[in-house]
Amino acid sequence: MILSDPSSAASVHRLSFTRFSNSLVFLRRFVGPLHVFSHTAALPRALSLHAPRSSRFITASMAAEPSAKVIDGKSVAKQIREEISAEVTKLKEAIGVVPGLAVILVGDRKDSATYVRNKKKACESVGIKSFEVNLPNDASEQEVLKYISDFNGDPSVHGILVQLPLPSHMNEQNILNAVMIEKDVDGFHPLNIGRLAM
Ligand SMILES: Nc1nc2c(c(=O)[nH]1)N[C@@H](CN(C=O)c1ccc(C(=O)N[C@@H](CCC(=O)O)C(=O)O)cc1)CN2
Repeated sequence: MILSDPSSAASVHRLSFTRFSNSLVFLRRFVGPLHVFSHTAALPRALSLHAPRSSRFITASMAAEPSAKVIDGKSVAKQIREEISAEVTKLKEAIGVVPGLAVILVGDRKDSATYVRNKKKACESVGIKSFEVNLPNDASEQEVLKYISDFNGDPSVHGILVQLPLPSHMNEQNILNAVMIEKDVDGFHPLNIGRLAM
């Protein structure tokens, strides 16, 4: 995601959109404690004695860890929310830009509506502006593409998210390809998927 100061072409600030979108996903996904287990006790002896240097390193570092660690997801989510909130405030103060996320929802699936509502709430809680478009199930692909094109050209929109699944008469790939790669918060554009794989 690139955020630029409209009053100064020279000052361009970058906010990692991957971090931004991952953080929103994080906020959604951390609904309870997550248990992470390491398996130090189960490691074969050969691994630490005869394995290559990299494997021995893993064995040594795991040995120093407790055998189980409980991650408090709610507290991690709170911390991420606070960090994003602070970044948003800094951005506003430094260049007067408020990050904006546009969400397009097609159809009336209850689960999708809930996810979109939660995304909006997550944005509000950290000071990100959200724009929402709700289209009926029988909307055309062209209509969706038109909204994407408008959001692509709207400087107050820095991220675009098309809630999936789309109705079966739409070509999902065409629609995901239409989102500008710089505004593709989900990272579903083939170029962004490729970047992630590199
Ligand atoms: N544009 C997008 N559409 C969809 C996405 C997406 O990431 N971007 N993902 C899903 C729907 N979704 C969010 O929109 C979503 C689905 C599931 C979860 C999740 O946290 N699942 C947990 C279980 C949580 C629970 O049981 O309450 C899990 O997998 O462990 C988060 C987000 C499809 N559409």
